[in-house]
Amino acid sequence: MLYLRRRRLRLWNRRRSEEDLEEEALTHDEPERPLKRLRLRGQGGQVSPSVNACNQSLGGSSVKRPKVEEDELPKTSFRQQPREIKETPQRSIVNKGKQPLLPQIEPLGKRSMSERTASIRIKEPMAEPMAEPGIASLPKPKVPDTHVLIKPKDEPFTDDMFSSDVPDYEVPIAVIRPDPSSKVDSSVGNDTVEKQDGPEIPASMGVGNRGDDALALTSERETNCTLATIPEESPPNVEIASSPLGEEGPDVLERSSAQGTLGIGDDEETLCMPSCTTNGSVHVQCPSAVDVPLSRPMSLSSSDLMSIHDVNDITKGEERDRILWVNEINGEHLPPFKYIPQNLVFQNASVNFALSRIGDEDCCSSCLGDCLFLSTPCHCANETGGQFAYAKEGLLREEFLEECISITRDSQRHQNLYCRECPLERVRNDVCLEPCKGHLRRKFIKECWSKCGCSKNCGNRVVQRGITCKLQVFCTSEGKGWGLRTLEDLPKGAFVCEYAGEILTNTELYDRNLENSKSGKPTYSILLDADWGSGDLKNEEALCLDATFFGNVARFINHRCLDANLVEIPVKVESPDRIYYHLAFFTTRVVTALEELTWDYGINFDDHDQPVKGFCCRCGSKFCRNMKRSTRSRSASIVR
Ligand SMILES: C[S@@+](CC[C@H](N)C(=O)[O-])C[C@H]1O[C@@H](n2cnc3c(N)ncnc32)[C@H](O)[C@@H]1O
Repeated sequence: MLYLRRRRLRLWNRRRSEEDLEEEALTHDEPERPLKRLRLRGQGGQVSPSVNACNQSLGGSSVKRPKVEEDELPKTSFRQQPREIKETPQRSIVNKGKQPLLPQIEPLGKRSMSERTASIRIKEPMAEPMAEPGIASLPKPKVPDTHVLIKPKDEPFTDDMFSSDVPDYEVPIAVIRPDPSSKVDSSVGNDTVEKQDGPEIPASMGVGNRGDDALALTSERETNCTLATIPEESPPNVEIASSPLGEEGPDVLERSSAQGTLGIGDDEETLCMPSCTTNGSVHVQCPSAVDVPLSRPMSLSSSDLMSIHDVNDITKGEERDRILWVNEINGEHLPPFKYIPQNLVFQNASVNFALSRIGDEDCCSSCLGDCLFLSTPCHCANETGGQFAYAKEGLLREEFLEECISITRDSQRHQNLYCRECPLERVRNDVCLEPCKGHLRRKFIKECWSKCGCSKNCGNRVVQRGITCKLQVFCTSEGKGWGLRTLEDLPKGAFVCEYAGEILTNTELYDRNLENSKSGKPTYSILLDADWGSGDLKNEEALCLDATFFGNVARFINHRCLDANLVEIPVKVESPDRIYYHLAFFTTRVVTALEELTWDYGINFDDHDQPVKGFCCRCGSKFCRNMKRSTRSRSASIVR
């Protein structure tokens, strides 16, 4: 009995140890290897502890899992992968993440002026290989640990992940080319932190309307990413810069996001924040999306705020006051151009600024202080019939202003100058010249300048002091594209800005426009033809300004037929002749805050014989020439 019992016990023990061994073999060997392998292969560049989850969630749609990997993996490993993911508790993923994913932001304050022309781009940890020099970021804000977003960098990345067993064409997720068949997936898993019920991002917003770089970057991301919403405490984007009224600060941040304010002055840079959710999908957050619930202002120092504002300043610090841009209409960003506060010579234009060219009769070397206080106006007033164009406080004299307005609005009654060989015709056809259509004889202003004895604060120096009123570039609601408006009430006769751009010869502009005319883009060029008919001009003396690539805020001023609130006046500053001059804009009446600023381009909408296509006028004026089709020819007109 005892023997039998012992034998049974021995047999039972043997069976047990055999089973134990089997069990041990199963638990130790089986699942480990395939999962490790997956991590290496399917890294996609950044998957953190949730790497497996990332693979899973993306696997079906867009993740670029190399085929070779699937073939190599034992079948069991693939079967077990989902089980492993399901069993991974969310909390453990969060804890493993160590730090929430956040943009790293550095202040711009210490950058030089030229560096500041670069915009803020939130540094995306995953996108670091794409970082460009000169691109600054904001300081890294604190975010509570409760965030489920995971900073992908915390996954132990090692060089070998990107080498040996990963083929060369395998790149981090941030630079994987989009898979056309992939779909943005925002509904994966229940444990995700993403907001599922937010409004959809219209096609006109976000991705589709950014600068090319940003677009490329974002589409690349979307290959493997879904859109997510930044949790409450996440940092705001640069929309904090201002409200449409140009207000500033955290209050504005709250309001602007609550109102769904779209792009505000973040240049063509797009701020997208990639992240991993608990289900492992990698997300990109784009700031123009209306589903960003920015409820708490980030605490930034005043210098940080200043830096952010600088980014939104289209002048990049070139003007005394910043000029911000806003878009309350759609998600489009301001098209890129280089801001210049003063004209620049492009190539062949003959512009001679030599002081020696300014004779005694062109300046007031013996003046002191403010010329406007002289009992007898100095030489500089000769240009305007012995009276200064400016009254006190820098406003135009009423009489002079009215004359200028009249010349512009009632050009038929005013003298036209006719060239013997009009540069406009000459450039089109050397042999068979059409007669000159005429150029309006305009009133010039002559400002005191460097050779004058008066002070820099002389009242006869207005345009040369630059912009002094608060302006804003905005997206018009009438379909005119971008426009310029004032943020403060302006009195009648106030100087607003001059039209700055590249100084080109008429020939250079003609060639440029021939190329650009096919693009259907807005036109930004004007003729400096106020004196073209008074003598024979050489080719290099027939000058134009083109603000297409280099320009100032005036390039955003839209056209209005006849009753525009700005009038353009030629102003001589450095040069005594009328070949080169500044074209300055003054208000024709009181303009109230938020009114769009407009000027009459002098377009003849019936003249189709022009190098650059005209546009369908949406000025809304009851005098609109485009609607009435009345013919009108005027000089100093914007080149069409
Ligand atoms: C000097 S730009 C003005 C700024 C321009 N809106 C923009 O978005 O950059 C001139 C161009 O603006 C547009 N534009 C200006 N005034 C307009 C108007 N009254 N109606 C329609 N389009 C206008 C035309 O495309 C024109 O070629």
